[in-house]
Amino acid sequence: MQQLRRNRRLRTNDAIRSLVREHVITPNDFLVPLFVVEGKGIKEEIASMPGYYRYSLDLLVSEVKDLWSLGLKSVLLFVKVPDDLKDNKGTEALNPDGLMQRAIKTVKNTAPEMLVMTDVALDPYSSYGHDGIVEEGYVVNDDTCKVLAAMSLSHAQAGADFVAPSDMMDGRILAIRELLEKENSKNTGIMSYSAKYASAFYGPFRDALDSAPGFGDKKTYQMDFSNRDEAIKETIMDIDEGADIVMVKPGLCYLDLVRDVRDAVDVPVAVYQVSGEYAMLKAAAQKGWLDHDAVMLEQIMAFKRAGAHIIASYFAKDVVKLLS
Ligand SMILES: NCC(=O)CCC(=O)O
Ligand SMILES: [Mg+2]
Repeated sequence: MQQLRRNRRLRTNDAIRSLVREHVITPNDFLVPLFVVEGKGIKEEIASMPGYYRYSLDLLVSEVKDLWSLGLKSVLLFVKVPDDLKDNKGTEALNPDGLMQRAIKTVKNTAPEMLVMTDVALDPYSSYGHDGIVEEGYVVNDDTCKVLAAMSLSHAQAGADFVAPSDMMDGRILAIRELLEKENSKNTGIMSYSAKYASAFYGPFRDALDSAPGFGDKKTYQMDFSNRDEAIKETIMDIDEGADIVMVKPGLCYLDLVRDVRDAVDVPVAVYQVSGEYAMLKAAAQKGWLDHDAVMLEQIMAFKRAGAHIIASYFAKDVVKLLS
């Protein structure tokens, strides 16, 4: 039989490949995680995340300006809390003049149109390094949700556009949504880490914030990585409780879930390419074993192809610079 269809005709040169390309990466795809510390004049590299830094508020200003000038319009804030301010209940998280609350204002004062999302969980504030209140070695659910709701309100009042609860307590989205509605923060959105797995890929992040669990692990609240259907259940429950955006985390090893969730829901889907994923590529590239930029773009495209609307990534700036 004579061959009538030849797929390679659509790959002949760059122009035709560009014309038929199904997905493109733009600055609008990205949510940029930012790590903030107390102090002045601090821009310190995170040992296990080469090329990624913690900023004191004064230097956060220039980083935010830089992001804005690159067309990166959304940030996700994390704070590194001094040890002497940590306790079991995350009391410091509610301080209206705490580091997170000041960081929100700093970003808004620097780039008023920048979308500010904030991490909501107790681990950076917890003397146990857990995402909730610990009682008899167990992270208790309902009392933790109350603190998470109060913390979310505090972020909203400081000017956050979205809160991003990353703790995986049951019912926290409802607790947060109800309090925000009641306290006149109806337009503050919630991006829920709805399918967050207990993952060893978070290692470098815990170095960045000095937030590793002081005992045990997070398997009683984060999901078991053997499970797939459960991601849909978790995600739909969060949407029913009021989540505006849902998330799958980590990223690359969980692309099946990104596609499952994308097909199952009608809200935007985010994916988080986590610290361990970043560290792996940086390390391999430093060794000369992988082409950093090429692999980076291939990975980011994989998230888009899998169906993510939003990509939280430590590579955001690198990608946008490379494409511009
Ligand atoms: N809530 C944030 C994390 O748990 C970790 C993120 C990372 O490893 O990049
Ligand atoms: Mg849940």
